[in-house]
Amino acid sequence: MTYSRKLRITVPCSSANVGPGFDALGVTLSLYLTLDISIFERTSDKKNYNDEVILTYSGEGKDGVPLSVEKNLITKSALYVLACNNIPGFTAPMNISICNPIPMGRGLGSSGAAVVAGIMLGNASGNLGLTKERMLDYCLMIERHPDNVTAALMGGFVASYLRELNTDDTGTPRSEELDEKNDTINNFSAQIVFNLQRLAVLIMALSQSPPDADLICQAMQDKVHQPYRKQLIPGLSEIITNVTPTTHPGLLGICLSGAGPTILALATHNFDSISKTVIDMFAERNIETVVKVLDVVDDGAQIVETC
Ligand SMILES: Nc1ncnc2c1ncn2[C@@H]1O[C@H](COP(=O)(O)OP(=O)(O)OP(=O)(O)O)[C@@H](O)[C@H]1O
Ligand SMILES: N[C@@H](CCO)C(=O)O
Repeated sequence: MTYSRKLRITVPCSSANVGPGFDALGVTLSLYLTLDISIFERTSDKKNYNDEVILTYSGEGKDGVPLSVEKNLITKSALYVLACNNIPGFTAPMNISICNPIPMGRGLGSSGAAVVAGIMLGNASGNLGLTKERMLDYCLMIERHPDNVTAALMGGFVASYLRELNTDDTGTPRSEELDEKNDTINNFSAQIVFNLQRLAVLIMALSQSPPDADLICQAMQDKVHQPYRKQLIPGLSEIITNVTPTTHPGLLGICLSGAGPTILALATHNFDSISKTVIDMFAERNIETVVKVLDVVDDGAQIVETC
């Protein structure tokens, strides 16, 4: 078979929430899912070439990730965007070599990166000509948390929200039920307000240069999801309370990365000292840690023709 096109798709990992921005804020980080795609000439006029799309996979999750095109999250996402555009499957035979260094289920957005890679694959192989903004719509219809996919596709620190899919309010409590649940709602409202205020400040503070570490650290506090997840990460509260820009110059703030158990420490310098303190605090609780020092990157996913 002869190649008609060769493509490379790279998609960065990401850290969602960044403290108070539950399901709203994400940051793009420099660890990349890579797809090397060789597209071959069509040999016949088949309805689709799904049975001639060969996946190979290396890296994180290699023993568990399905390699059939209908089951693998990357190719399933590609088939979804093709179907939405009236194309009933892959339009040519291809080899897709996937290299994934992003740990799975660890809060670094592996599934978001896979979805973004799949939508870009569908867009490129089906010649759909979608903009990144339109590709994001498709990603969001697959991964309903917008934070990871938006960061992975767009790059940088990104804020995002989901539009309502419809205005059907079935299931919304009636006003008398609201009264019965008043206490819960008031408590929850206080937590929401706490987060909203910090989120607004955080977005502003992250755009300042040089960064105000104390302001960022304060603004990264959360009451909406971390308190409910701290049992899963022994030592998290102590680390957030005790490892601060005052104790560790260069540190901007610490929070859970996504749903955890990874924790994100934003810092401008002093990486070794910050990570050593955190490693030691986890070691006191008999928890082994893996440290990754990653850059915040401005560019999101890219696709290039390689021949
Ligand atoms: N490169 C990939 N190829 C195929 N499937 C993948 C790939 N990366 C992730 N997945 C799928 O996504 C699942 C992990 O998604 P999950 O939401 O649990 O974790 P995460 O995305 O790594 O974490 P978080 O969303 O908290 O940052 C894997 O079990 C696998 O099914
Ligand atoms: N915002 C999401 C990210 C993980 O998908 C969460 O915290 O669960």
